[in-house]
Amino acid sequence: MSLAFPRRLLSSHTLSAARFSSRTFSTSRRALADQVRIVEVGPRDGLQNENTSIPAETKIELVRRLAATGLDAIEAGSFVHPKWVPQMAASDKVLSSILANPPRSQKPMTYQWLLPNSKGLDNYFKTHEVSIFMAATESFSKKNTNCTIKESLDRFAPLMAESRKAGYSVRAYISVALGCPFEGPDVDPHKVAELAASLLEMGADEISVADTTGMGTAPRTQKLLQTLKEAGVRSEDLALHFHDTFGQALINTMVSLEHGIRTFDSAVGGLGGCPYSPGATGNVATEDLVYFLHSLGAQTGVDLDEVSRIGDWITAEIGKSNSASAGKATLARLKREGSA
Ligand SMILES: CC(C)(COP(=O)([O-])OP(=O)([O-])OC[C@H]1O[C@@H](n2cnc3c(N)ncnc32)[C@H](O)[C@@H]1OP(=O)([O-])[O-])[C@@H](O)C(=O)NCCC(=O)NCCSC(=O)C[C@@](C)(O)CC(=O)[O-]
Repeated sequence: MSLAFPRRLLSSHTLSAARFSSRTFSTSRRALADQVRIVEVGPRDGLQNENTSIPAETKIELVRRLAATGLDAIEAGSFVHPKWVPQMAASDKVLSSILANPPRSQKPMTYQWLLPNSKGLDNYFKTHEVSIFMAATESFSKKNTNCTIKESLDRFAPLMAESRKAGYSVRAYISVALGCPFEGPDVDPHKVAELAASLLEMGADEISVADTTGMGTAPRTQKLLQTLKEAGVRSEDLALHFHDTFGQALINTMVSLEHGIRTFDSAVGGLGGCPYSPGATGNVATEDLVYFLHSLGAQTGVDLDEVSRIGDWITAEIGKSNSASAGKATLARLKREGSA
């Protein structure tokens, strides 16, 4: 596919949204009639960093509402040590509720669960997807999972084998791929590519390349994706996971679309942050991502009005401000129309 995203801008460190021309936009719109898949990570990545305890019922209700919006993949919780991430301690309740009473959805749903090792694997049943996670830097790996990168790969080998034997798909995150809170923005793209290739070789079905800190810029996203391609990692094996800490998530999404990426992670209301990435703010908001993708002519199947209502509801419920610009604008429209 060829989006007319000017390459000379991508190689420039002065790239700014203001330099998109209307010609670029209209050509993009013509070119991008594809289906783009959104993985909603709000119930896990979005909530894991909240200090106040969120009742399991609220998490369950969030998953149920999201499932009815046209999404087909929701990361619903994680099975990690509660001492490390207390907010995810009720993930077993969320899982039980989904299994006992599957949420109403427009499409067959995949629920994803984050696992750091084989310990939580017993919690699974088919139709669910296992997400493993590792880091592109040693410092983040130590802080997040108390092991080196090599130890992390060693841990995942049996987990991956077991998951595959049991018939679960495996998604693998590579965190801090575009900047590390401890080592800075210059994370080696070759390291990310090497890890992606190893994880795919081990049997991962999809690699979610995560800009945990939101430090990613368009030129560095471009370089990373080019490096992954040169290492033989196909765009269809990748998802991109942007945090919007520096407001670059959508421009980095554009760069990724140009590279043929068709799966993106986001969190309703722009919820999020990582407990081991000080200062990192939310994931790119699902509402903003959906609005952006639809504006390019892409199809997501996601109902923008519905996710905007959910973003408003969940942020109020947990006492946070709603950081989804498109969500707030959509709600204002819905209020004017009397259907908010
Ligand atoms: C990996 C460990 C467990 C190692 O933690 P450890 O302390 O090195 O583990 P251990 O193997 O020495 O075991 C210590 C205790 O933990 C227990 N244990 C062992 N495994 C589990 C488990 N799965 N669930 C529950 N408990 C577990 C184990 O049974 C034992 O219990 P004890 O005998 O002391 O009672 C710990 O570091 C941990 O839980 N880390 C999770 C950190 C986390 O969840 N971080 C946030 C994820 S977000 C992220 O990474 C980024 C991402 C994915 O969102 C994308 C992005 O970058 O944006």
